[in-house]
Amino acid sequence: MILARTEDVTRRYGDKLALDGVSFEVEAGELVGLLGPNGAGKSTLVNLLTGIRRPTSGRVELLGGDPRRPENRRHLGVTPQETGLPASLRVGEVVDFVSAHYDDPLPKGELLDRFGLTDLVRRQTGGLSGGEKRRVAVALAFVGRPRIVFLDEPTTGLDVQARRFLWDGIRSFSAEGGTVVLTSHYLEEIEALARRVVVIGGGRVLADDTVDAVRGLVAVHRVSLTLSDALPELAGVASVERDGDRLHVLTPDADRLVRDLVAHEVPFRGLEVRPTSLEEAFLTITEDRTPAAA
Ligand SMILES: Nc1ncnc2c1ncn2[C@@H]1O[C@H](COP(=O)(O)OP(=O)(O)OP(=O)(O)O)[C@@H](O)[C@H]1O
Repeated sequence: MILARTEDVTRRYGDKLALDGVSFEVEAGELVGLLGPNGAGKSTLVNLLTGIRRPTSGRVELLGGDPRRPENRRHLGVTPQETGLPASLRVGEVVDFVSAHYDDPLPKGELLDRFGLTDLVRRQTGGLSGGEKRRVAVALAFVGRPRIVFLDEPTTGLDVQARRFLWDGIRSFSAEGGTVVLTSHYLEEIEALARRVVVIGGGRVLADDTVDAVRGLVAVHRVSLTLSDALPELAGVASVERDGDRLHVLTPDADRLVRDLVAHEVPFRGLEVRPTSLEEAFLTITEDRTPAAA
């Protein structure tokens, strides 16, 4: 069952084309990571799907209808990129206030426990650290037992322990069948949480697959070697970076490159080959979509 979708959606801000023909679907029970550099269009996509903004063209559907209509938003939870909490209210009071908007809210104790916030219940939100505020803001998205939750960069600014608390809360929601769409700059976060990654760049969907497949899509290896001479022209070199005598070569076929280095009697030392990280895969997809010459 599809809980959210866009069909050939475009969104302009004046001359700026923030989304360019995006078609995207989220099935019930999925945990989807939206990955992309600054300005890629991730927040715009989330804002369209949660009814905060309208598309310039194309169709957006949330829980079977227009996300701007209240009845379609009843089972939606959202934490936007920037949130404000009323400074003089205590954490427990904010949870009570938000809970009052729902027919069957999660019990306060359960919510606080799930997101590691029990110790903060009597603290005024104005006195919380930035990370603590963020955790409260994310937890509030879950108060109304939503069917689908959108979290825009949920763990920005959080330390490792706070991030783990949030991850645990998101995972337990997902394990119970909840649907989550999150954007993140933390590649480890997408890897830790999501099965599916949608890579967005320049307002378009560049890849939509599993984390492994996205990595395999570019399959870039970094071959590092020490060489004072220039590197001869070799096939399958995507890029070369020189740092003094040390060369770092990105290639889709490391085995072939190493064989070619030996066949050309290149006098290298200190050879190192390592697989690409998701970050490198992501940069390769977003910055240069043309495959390296074979
Ligand atoms: N209200 C707005 N007015 C004008 N331009 C906007 C507005 N909102 C977004 N944009 C532009 O649209 C593009 C996409 O922005 P968006 O915030 O969706 O990207 P993003 O992927 O979420 O980036 P980030 O990771 O930095 O949050 C950017 O070029 C941005 O400057």
